[in-house]
Amino acid sequence: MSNYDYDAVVIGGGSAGLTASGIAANFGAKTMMIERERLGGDCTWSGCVPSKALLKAAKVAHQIRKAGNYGLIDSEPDINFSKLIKHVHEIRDDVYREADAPEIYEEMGIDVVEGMAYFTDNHSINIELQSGETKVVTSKYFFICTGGSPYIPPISGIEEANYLTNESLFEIEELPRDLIIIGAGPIGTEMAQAMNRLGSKVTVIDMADRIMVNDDAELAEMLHQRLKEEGIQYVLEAEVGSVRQENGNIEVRLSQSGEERVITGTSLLMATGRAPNVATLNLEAAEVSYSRKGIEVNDKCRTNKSHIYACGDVTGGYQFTHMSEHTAKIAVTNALLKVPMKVDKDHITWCTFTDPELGQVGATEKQLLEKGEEFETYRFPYHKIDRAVTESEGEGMIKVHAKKWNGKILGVSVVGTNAGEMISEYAVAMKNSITLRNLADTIHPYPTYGLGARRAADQWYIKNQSEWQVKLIKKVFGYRGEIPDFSDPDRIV
Ligand SMILES: Cc1cc2nc3c(=O)[nH]c(=O)nc-3n(C[C@H](O)[C@H](O)[C@H](O)COP(=O)(O)OP(=O)(O)OC[C@H]3O[C@@H](n4cnc5c(N)ncnc54)[C@H](O)[C@@H]3O)c2cc1C
Ligand SMILES: NC(=O)c1ccc[n+]([C@@H]2O[C@H](COP(=O)([O-])OP(=O)(O)OC[C@H]3O[C@@H](n4cnc5c(N)ncnc54)[C@H](O)[C@@H]3O)[C@@H](O)[C@H]2O)c1
Repeated sequence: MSNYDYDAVVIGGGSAGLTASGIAANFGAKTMMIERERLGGDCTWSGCVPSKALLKAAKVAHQIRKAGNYGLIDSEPDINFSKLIKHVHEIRDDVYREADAPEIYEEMGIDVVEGMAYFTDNHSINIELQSGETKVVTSKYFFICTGGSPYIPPISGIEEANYLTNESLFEIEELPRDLIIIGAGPIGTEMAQAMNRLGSKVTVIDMADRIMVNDDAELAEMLHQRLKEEGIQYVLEAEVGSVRQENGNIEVRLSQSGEERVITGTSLLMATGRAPNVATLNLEAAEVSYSRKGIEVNDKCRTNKSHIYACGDVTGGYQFTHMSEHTAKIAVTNALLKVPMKVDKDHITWCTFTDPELGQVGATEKQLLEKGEEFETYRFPYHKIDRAVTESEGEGMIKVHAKKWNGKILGVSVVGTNAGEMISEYAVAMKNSITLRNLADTIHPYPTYGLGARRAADQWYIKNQSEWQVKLIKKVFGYRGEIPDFSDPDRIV
């Protein structure tokens, strides 16, 4: 029997903390979860949920404007922004009630505490309760799930400017007229499209030479072109020098290809990455190692202290809700069951929920080339997927990287409608060693976007077919047809 108050104490009640607590309690561990604000964390309150609700409204507005694409009449949507924000808040509340509310976790036997936790030694924490009191708690294991906050680069004048981040964007009542976004990563790109479609004039600035730098360059460029066509202005390879706010206007001074430029707007959204929430934890008292990027963990999510684990955004790395859940499962299973599970680095997935969506599973083409891996790329365009054609969503591309000889899938990138769902099929396939041959032989319902995955897999068969094989078949069976033209390596059948 342990002398500690708890078997497992989870600090932070976002995606990682909720998962870690639920699994720990399910394993029979006496568990406490501590949250300083509201259970649900970034995902529910200032991340995935509000951003996806806003993107959906923006997509509907766009479709109304472009109704002619579907045989209807184009018209201008009537947008009441403060009503829309209220709707976004209602959706957040729904998600909170259904998945995050304390009662759900208390029913599982978890002690849920509202307060700010920090270490006093490596088995003890203090919790500053809302009442002002301090509670002392000891535990055999700790799971640090404190997430991250917006990272604001040290740009001259930024601290005096009234800029927005993901923490304030979903609380504004009025649509920004001219929105400047610094950062063309997932947050900057999703929010640029949402706000532009809702009526803001949007300019996106990034120091990189392209948008969505972690995604496939060709597919990210397809998305970039689409966003430009929709009216979003991009200023790339820009070195931001200073920000100044005056009389309700924001000025961003930057240099681009040696030329000084000033971009003006009415609001500024900073989407320049994330910083780990470590400052309040007093990690020194627990002697837990961390860096600027986050708490250092091994592939079992263990810190340098064998009984202290960290999961989710606080560890840096892949900052997605599903990765927070995955790493929480790895941490708790290792700690409480001693089952040596590792983070599944070969099958990381993500999707940016722009229209079209941009998704990834496993290795990108660039990563495979850097590794010197031998592979073939099998492509299939959306305009050959009948479902996409019937829905006027024919812009898109599937790129599957696989071994030529056995069809083993190494990575998949998709840009197009429902890319996130397509990626999920590939994730199951890759995780379970399902090859392109298996996918091509699997009956997919017609007409679905998923059928595009089968047709992309068909390309593996086709690319493995050669002239001599057809000649042999013709000879053996006495067939009289023509030999297909194999001269074009990119032919799609
Ligand atoms: C705009 C936006 C859109 C996003 N969209 C997506 C998406 O579509 N899909 C996707 O997969 N991911 C998305 N993400 C990323 C996703 O939201 C995060 O990866 C995920 O929420 C991280 O979960 P977490 O539990 O690690 O951290 P968090 O959700 O940040 O939770 C950490 C919790 O710990 C609490 N805490 C911190 N310090 C203490 C302390 N000392 N004591 C007690 N409590 C403490 C915090 O209050 C917080 O509630 C998005 C992020 C943003 C910003
Ligand atoms: N759909 C999704 O899954 C989704 C959506 C939104 C956010 N997220 C998560 O949230 C995390 C944070 O997103 P993000 O977009 O803020 O971060 P990011 O790190 O992915 O992108 C930040 C961008 O800002 C640019 N930048 C940084 N400093 C700059 C400067 N001083 N001047 C000009 N440009 C600068 C970078 O070049 C980069 O392109 C992501 O890593 C992602 O994991 C996920």
